[in-house]
Amino acid sequence: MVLGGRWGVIVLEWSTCDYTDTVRIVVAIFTYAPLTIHMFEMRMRVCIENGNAILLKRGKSMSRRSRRERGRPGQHGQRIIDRDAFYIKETPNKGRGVFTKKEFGQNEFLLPYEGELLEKEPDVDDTYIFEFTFKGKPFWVDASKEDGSFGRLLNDDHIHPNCRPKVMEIDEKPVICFFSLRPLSSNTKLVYDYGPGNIYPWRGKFGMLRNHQKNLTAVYLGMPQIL
Ligand SMILES: C[S@@+](CC[C@H](N)C(=O)[O-])C[C@H]1O[C@@H](n2cnc3c(N)ncnc32)[C@H](O)[C@@H]1O
Repeated sequence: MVLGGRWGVIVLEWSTCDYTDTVRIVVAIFTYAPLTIHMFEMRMRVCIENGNAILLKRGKSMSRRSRRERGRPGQHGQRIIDRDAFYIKETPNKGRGVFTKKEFGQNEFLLPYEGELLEKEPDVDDTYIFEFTFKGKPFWVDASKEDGSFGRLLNDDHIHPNCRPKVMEIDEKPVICFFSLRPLSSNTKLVYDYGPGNIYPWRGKFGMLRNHQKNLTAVYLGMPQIL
């Protein structure tokens, strides 16, 4: 908490979003005499290095593996993409979405964002482009091709995401992998925070306030109701 003469700031929430190297902070700024409270969500780009390494093995359905093998990563830290664990369905106003077919625990590996890894920004429609930094360098995954993979079809929810992408290192290359943020029951729609910026037309009724400082954005969340 920070207190000034007639005002104060309380940090309500703090979380990191490491695929975009951002920190999300929700603060309440209040003044007294008269009492007003305003809430802001801020996102700040910071430098976070992702050192974790896992291996992904493609193609083998987990349903063909023993129950004992399912609960833990395989040999040498392999994580198996269970293509039988998800399905695609049309969702109201959001196009296709990806749903779970089984339960997942918290922090469990779900699936990767598959596509072509690029070191230059592709000159294509950015609907299926995933931009991120890895070891301080910018990268893009172009998933424009309708290849039947799931990662490209996850929709955005920056307020209540239930999974998050992490940049992992596989054979010295970055791979985006989605992990559950909480336990998920079957038939749950997978959604994640696409990241900061006022480039998502479907987001929020409150205006975006863009700070002049590079890489810092603030979203005005409005006045909380005082009962
Ligand atoms: C990576 S695609 C996700 C899959 C997409 N729904 C589809 O059917 O191909 C991103 C696009 O999905 C839509 N989308 C994603 N999240 C949304 C949301 N919360 N509300 C509305 N549309 C959304 C937007 O059209 C966006 O450009």
